[in-house]
Amino acid sequence: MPELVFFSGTMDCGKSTLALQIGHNRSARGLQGVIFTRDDRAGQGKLSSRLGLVTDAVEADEGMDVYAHIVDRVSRGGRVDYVIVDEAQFLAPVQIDQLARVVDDLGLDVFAFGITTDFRTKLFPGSQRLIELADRIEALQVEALCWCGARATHNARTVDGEMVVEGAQVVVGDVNRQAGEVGYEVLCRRHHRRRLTAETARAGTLSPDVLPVAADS
Ligand SMILES: Nc1ncnc2c1ncn2[C@@H]1O[C@H](COP(=O)(O)OP(=O)(O)O)[C@@H](O)[C@H]1O
Ligand SMILES: Cc1cn([C@H]2C[C@H](O)[C@@H](COP(=O)(O)O)O2)c(=O)[nH]c1=O
Repeated sequence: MPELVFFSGTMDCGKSTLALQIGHNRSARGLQGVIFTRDDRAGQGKLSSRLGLVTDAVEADEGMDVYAHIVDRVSRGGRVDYVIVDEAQFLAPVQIDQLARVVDDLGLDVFAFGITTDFRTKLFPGSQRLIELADRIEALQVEALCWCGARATHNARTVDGEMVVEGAQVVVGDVNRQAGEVGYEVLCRRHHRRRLTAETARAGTLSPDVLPVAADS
């Protein structure tokens, strides 16, 4: 049975890498897929992984009917055996409904990859719809780690290493950003709740407040 599968995890846990691997293994066996993405860091119409691999993709712009795109391709004589969607959190809920229709009406597997929650721990609308509609939700096996060593479960947005909690839901960016740039850091829930990033934890341990006080001072 064809399925709508949602592979989810924090930023930097290997989602795009897995998307590329699934596509590679299928194309190695002669299958042809459509790869959609939205706002990849590498630019429009790209699916990129931090391991350095990148492939061309169809940019699923706002308002694009992804079901109609596939029907159109097939009706022009193109072959489509499966569908991959990266950065699926950025798709509109209606586009996720269209992906479910691709599975049910066209009989194609759809593999969607994305983060579930934003820097404020709120679901992205596209991810919420995927959780509501997916046949299966898969957590990635390679877990990203918080600076404390615990499994990272949440995405923090940072400026100069400090966690920020105000701003637009969508700001395309990466982990390990330069000073002054908006960046991201994955954290365990405990440290996300306390807004304790690697930088602020490091500064805390160096702070005079926590240095041992001499007995005679
Ligand atoms: N130099 C490296 N050597 C080995 N693995 C790496 C290297 N750089 C990145 N990675 C792996 O790539 C993962 C990020 O992959 P990516 O597909 O870009 O993540 P996502 O799409 O989930 O944000 C990291 O968690 C790490 O496991
Ligand atoms: C938490 C969060 C992330 N984003 C952006 C930042 C990146 O461009 C993507 C996630 O990409 P990845 O391949 O999973 O690393 O999402 C955002 O716009 N808003 C957020 O709150």
